[in-house]
Amino acid sequence: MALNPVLGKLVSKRVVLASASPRRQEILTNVGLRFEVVPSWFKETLEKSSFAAPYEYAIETAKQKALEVANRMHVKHLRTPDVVIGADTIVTVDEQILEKPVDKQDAYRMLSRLSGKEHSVFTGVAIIHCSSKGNQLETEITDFYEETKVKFSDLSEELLWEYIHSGEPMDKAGGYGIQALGGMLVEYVHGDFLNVVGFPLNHFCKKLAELYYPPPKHTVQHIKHDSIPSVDTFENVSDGESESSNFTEHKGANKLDSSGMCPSRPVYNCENTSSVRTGFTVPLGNQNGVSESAAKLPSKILDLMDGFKASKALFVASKLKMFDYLKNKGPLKAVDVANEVGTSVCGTERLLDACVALGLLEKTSQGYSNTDSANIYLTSDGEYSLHGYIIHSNDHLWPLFTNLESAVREGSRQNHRAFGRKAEDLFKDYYHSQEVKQRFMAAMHSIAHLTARDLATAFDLSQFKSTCDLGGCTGALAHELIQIYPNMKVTVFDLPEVIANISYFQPSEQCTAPVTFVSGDFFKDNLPEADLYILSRVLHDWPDEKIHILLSKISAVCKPGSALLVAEIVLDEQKTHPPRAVLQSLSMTEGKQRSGSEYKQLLEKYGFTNTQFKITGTLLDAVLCFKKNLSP
Ligand SMILES: Cc1cn([C@@H]2O[C@H](COP(=O)(O)OP(=O)(O)OP(=O)(O)O)[C@@H](O)[C@H]2O)c(=O)[nH]c1=O
Repeated sequence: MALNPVLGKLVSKRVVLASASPRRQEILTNVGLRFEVVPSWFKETLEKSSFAAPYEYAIETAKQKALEVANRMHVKHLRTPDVVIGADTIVTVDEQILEKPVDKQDAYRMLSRLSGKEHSVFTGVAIIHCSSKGNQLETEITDFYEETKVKFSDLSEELLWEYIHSGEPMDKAGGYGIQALGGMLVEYVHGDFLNVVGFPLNHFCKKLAELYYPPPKHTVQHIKHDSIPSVDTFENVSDGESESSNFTEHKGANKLDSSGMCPSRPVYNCENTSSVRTGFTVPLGNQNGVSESAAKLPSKILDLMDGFKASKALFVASKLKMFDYLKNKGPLKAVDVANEVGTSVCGTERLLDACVALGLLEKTSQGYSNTDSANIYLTSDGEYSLHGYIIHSNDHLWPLFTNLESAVREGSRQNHRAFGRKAEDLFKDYYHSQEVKQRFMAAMHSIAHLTARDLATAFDLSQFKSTCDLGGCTGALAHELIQIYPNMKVTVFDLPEVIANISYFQPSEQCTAPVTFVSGDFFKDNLPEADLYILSRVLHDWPDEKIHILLSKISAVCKPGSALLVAEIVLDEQKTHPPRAVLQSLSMTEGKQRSGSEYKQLLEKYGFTNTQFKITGTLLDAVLCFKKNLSP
């Protein structure tokens, strides 16, 4: 596969994405790139009128974002990243540059401008190779941009406001997200779709191919541009390819001043540079002196072979709360961490180094410190802490998966082997042990909090005045719904043991109407009245008989026109993707993962029609269906 050699060049490098955009992170993660995320602090305030063309503005902003991060990391950690990637997406219409709306009125202004017209989306990208000479940061900058044309249908006022109230426009250039609800506004797209979403992946890979596989000069044939058929793939990375017409590049060593800004703006060359097409083969050995055969290693298989070691290193560092100590007291030397945690110095040092290798920590002469991602996701009080789920994975899933071979041989859950007790007995622990209960709740809360926004905005739910989240646990999704739909009344219905323990998980600032918590058993008790019921991560856990009881009850209380929102990972029709869901099945619970058509069929059986899917590609997908009107 030709992609591997291109991205494989980055495997051994410390790559940093200087962007807070979750879309960019996802696009790059999806192709297997390993990187750290360090959002840029560069304020997008360059004077637009000083740029001859909008793409120059996007490129310059992308570059300043990346340079700011490169400089900050260099100064702060005395450990310089190898490659920093920055990007900036803008929308242009009627010679105006639109960035992210500042408020709903601004979003309205932007979207009404785009209504019924074609506009351009430009993403400027900067790839900065960094090195440290003495104490100075040296950079080599490659930048380019991509343009995609998008046409919107005529948007009615009502549609426009409905869309704005969905909350989707606010963090997106031009006030829309083509990958989600905003896709409904679009009549056509000419060009790279991912460029609109925030990152021109195809052009990026071509650029890497150019950088890492430059054609040897003696084999390059210079051919006049208009005689070359356009090359749309980077299949043969050894091919020097035609420059795309919108490529501008500025390469050269730049020294940064203390503000992290480049002393002078580059000269942009907007003309097509000479295009080359060659027939040479990949030379052995490259600039880094690494043999080309390394690129041919089955890196995916090697990663899988080592995957369990990486998981366990993460689990143990989390269990020992190393990320918490480092957040509060870092940078710390291994000996200090060992003293804090009560572990051996040599073992601690090895674990900390492993975490650095995995990109979870940073190591400088002052000691170890958390990456930004570790602060957000791995500390127990991080904004989107996954600590609870990691501990659950270590304490509960790991022992189960250790017995996978027996599970496959016997086709059954392995609780007796893993924990010395049957699943039913373990479930009883849940009622009796405060620790087990809280660990499980923390795990559920981690995932619910992380996915809440995507779920709450997967569909426009503003038509529903009252919502009941069945098995909604700590109320993480409920709180997000109230934020996005301030007029919605939200009730969480869960077992009394759960409701008794929710206080720890409530947000500190309650700026909107409170969520109502009602205790009960959704298999036995009456369900609260609502226009919208939610079942998030419930159905995959239960056997068909239990699902029958639950869906029959929901169907009975749902009035025609009311709806049910199911949040699960939806399998493809072959039931082999996404891997996360397929792997989850291996824990052999009595429930199962389902494909889209299986969910549709199941829901129809209980009177729910008009089923709509939102495949988010993230942790949870959303399925919305409506209770059928009674026949006249
Ligand atoms: C048109 C469009 C844009 N976006 C998002 O708009 C943000 C642009 O803003 P930015 O300033 O380039 O990036 P940012 O989000 O502020 O992040 P950062 O790189 O840290 O400045 C990026 O998120 C993009 O995905 C979508 O998700 N979908 C779309 O259809």
